[in-house]
Amino acid sequence: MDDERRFQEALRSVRVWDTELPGFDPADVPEEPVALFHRWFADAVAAGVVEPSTMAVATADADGRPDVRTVILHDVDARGWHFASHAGSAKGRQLAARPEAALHFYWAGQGRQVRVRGRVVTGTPEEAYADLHARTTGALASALVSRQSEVLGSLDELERASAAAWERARQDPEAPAPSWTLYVVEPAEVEFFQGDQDRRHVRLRYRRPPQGDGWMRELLWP
Ligand SMILES: Cc1cc2nc3c(=O)[nH]c(=O)nc-3n(C[C@H](O)[C@H](O)[C@H](O)COP(=O)(O)O)c2cc1C
Repeated sequence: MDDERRFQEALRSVRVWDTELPGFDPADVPEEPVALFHRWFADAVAAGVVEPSTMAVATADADGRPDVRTVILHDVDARGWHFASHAGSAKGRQLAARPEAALHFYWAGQGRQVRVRGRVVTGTPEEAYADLHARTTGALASALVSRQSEVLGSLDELERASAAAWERARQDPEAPAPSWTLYVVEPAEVEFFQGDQDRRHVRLRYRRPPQGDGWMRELLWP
């Protein structure tokens, strides 16, 4: 069997939604999406979903070409969904030019997907500092290696820079990482998708109304 056939067989052997999944009653939801996200996140943690705080962040470059990568969710509050990264990275430069993003979570064991779209605002340097220094030594060491998305000459170069950053993070836990930036996605739309074995997936979208405050809720065809 050639490699491509083996790949196709492996692909077809994989099943999606072929397990018992939680129910979702869209009539029994809070009026705004943050509370529902908190509820679903607690469910994901309780169900043992692996790394439920990882999410995809999609941005667009100056030519409108999409880009996407995984980052760690740092908070979700009334302002929105928080994550952190280097201002000089590809995403940082894209967000500086075009401060809009889409976020994506998929919690496989539960057949749940959450999508968020909105404007991105940058936290203050003090907020970024506090956020970083509430995290692990590894997070600080990683933030201190500040050349994210630049071309790397060799793995030796990374080894040296990383060792120096770990050393500094251990010696000086208060060390600043000036390019490390907190981003907050202010939600304009948030969609909750509950997968279903019979493919009667339930999709509930919260949307800011064109005028006024609050949220509209609407079901979407799967
Ligand atoms: C599980 C996981 C978590 C990650 N978390 C972050 C993060 O919180 N912040 C970050 O800047 N990059 C994080 N990364 C690395 C990004 O995916 C990406 O490689 C990096 O940010 C450069 O992206 P860019 O070139 O689009 O700016 C993470 C990667 C993975 C796989």
